[in-house]
Amino acid sequence: MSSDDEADPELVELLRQHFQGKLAVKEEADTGVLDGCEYIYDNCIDVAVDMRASKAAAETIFNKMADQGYSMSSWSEHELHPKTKDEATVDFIFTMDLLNFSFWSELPEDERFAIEYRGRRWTGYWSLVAGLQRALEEGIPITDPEFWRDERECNLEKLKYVFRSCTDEEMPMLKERLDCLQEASQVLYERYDCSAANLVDAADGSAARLVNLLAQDFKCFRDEHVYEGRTKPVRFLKRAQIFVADLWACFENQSFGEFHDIDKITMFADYRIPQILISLGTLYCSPTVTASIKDKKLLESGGKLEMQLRACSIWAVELIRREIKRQHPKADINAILIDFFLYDTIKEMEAQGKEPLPHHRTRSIWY
Ligand SMILES: Nc1nc2c(c(CN[C@H]3C=C[C@H](O)[C@@H]3O)cn2[C@@H]2O[C@H](COP(=O)(O)O)[C@@H](O)[C@H]2O)c(=O)[nH]1
Repeated sequence: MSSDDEADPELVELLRQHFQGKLAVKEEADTGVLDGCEYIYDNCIDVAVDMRASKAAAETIFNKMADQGYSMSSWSEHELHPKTKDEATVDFIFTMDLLNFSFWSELPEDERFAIEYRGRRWTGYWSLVAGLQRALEEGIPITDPEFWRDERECNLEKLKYVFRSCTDEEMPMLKERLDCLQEASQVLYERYDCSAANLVDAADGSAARLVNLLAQDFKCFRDEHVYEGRTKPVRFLKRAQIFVADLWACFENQSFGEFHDIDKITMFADYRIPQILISLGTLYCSPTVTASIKDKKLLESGGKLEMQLRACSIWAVELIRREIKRQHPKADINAILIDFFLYDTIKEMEAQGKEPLPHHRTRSIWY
C-alpha cells in the first residue's frame, strides 16, 4: 500500500472501539416473570382481571400517589428502615429480604406474634425490621454472613432471642429462616467473598441480572413453580425482586441502588397486594378461591389456585402500570412504586381496622 493509501490510524482506532463496543454490549437480561404470569393469566379460570376496574384503579392510584407525592424516597421515610447509604445498609436489606416472608397469624391482634421496640408493638413485616434493628442495637451482628456461618453463634436459640415476641406466639417459620441464613452464608462465602455488596456489584447495574443471580445461586430465593402442563416453571421471584427494589428505593437509584433496567422489576407476589386488588375489583376470583379467602382456609404453596392468584396479581399491576403510562406518559412510575403504594395503603386500612376482606393464607418461605 502506498503511503497515500495508509489508513488513518485515528480512524482505525475509532472504528475498532465502535465495533468492539457493539460486540461488548451485553444481551439485555430478563427475568421471565411477566411471560410466565401472562401464560397463567391467559390459561386460568379461577382468577381473572377486570379491565374496566383496572382502568379505574389506575386513575385512582395515580391520583393518590400524586397527591401524596409518593416516590422512591418514601421508602426511607419509614421509621424503621435503615437511613445510612452504605454497605451496612446493603447487608441489612439483604438480611431483611432473606427473611421477608410469612408473618401472618391465626391469633387475634392482641395475641399474635409481635416485637416490642422503641416503645411500640410491631407486627407483620415491621416485626422483622424491628427485630433486626433491636438485635444490632444489642450488639448481635445479625446482618453479618460470617455470624450466620458460625452455628455456635447463630442457631435456633439465638434466632428465637433476636425475634423474641412480647406475646406467647413465636415468630412463624423460625427454623426455615435459620436455614435461609445458613444457605445464604455458604453461597456468599463460596462465591462473593462473604459480601452481599459483591453480589450486587456482580450484576453490573442490571436489576434483571441481579434477580437472575439470586435465583441461580440461592435456592431460598428461587421462587418458581411448575404450573400444570407448562414445561418451564413459572417464576415469581418475589423476595429476589423486592431485594432489588428495596436497594433501588433506599439508595434512590444511586450507588448500590443504581440499576439501568429497574423497570423490568414486577409487583411482588405476596399476600397483601392480591387482597387490595380484589377489594378494588381489579381481580375477581371463582367461588372456590373466594370461599378459601373468606374462610381463611390454607391455600397450598405452589398449588394451582395460589399460583393463579399470584400470577394474575402480577399481571394486573402490569396492566395498571401500562394504563397509567398511557394516560400520563411523563409519569415517573413503575411497578415497584405502584406495589409499595398499594402495600402501604392496605396496611393503613388494616391499622384502622378497615381491611375490606381477609388476605389469602399460604404458609411458605416465598412471601
Ligand atoms: N408486595 C409487597 N409485599 C410486601 C411489601 C412489604 C414491605 N415493603 C416496604 C418497602 C416499601 C414499602 O413502602 C413498604 O414499607 C412486605 N411485603 C410482604 O407482605 C407480607 C407482609 O405483610 P404483613 O404481615 O401484613 O406485614 C409478606 O409477604 C412480606 O414479604 C411491599 O412493599 N410489597
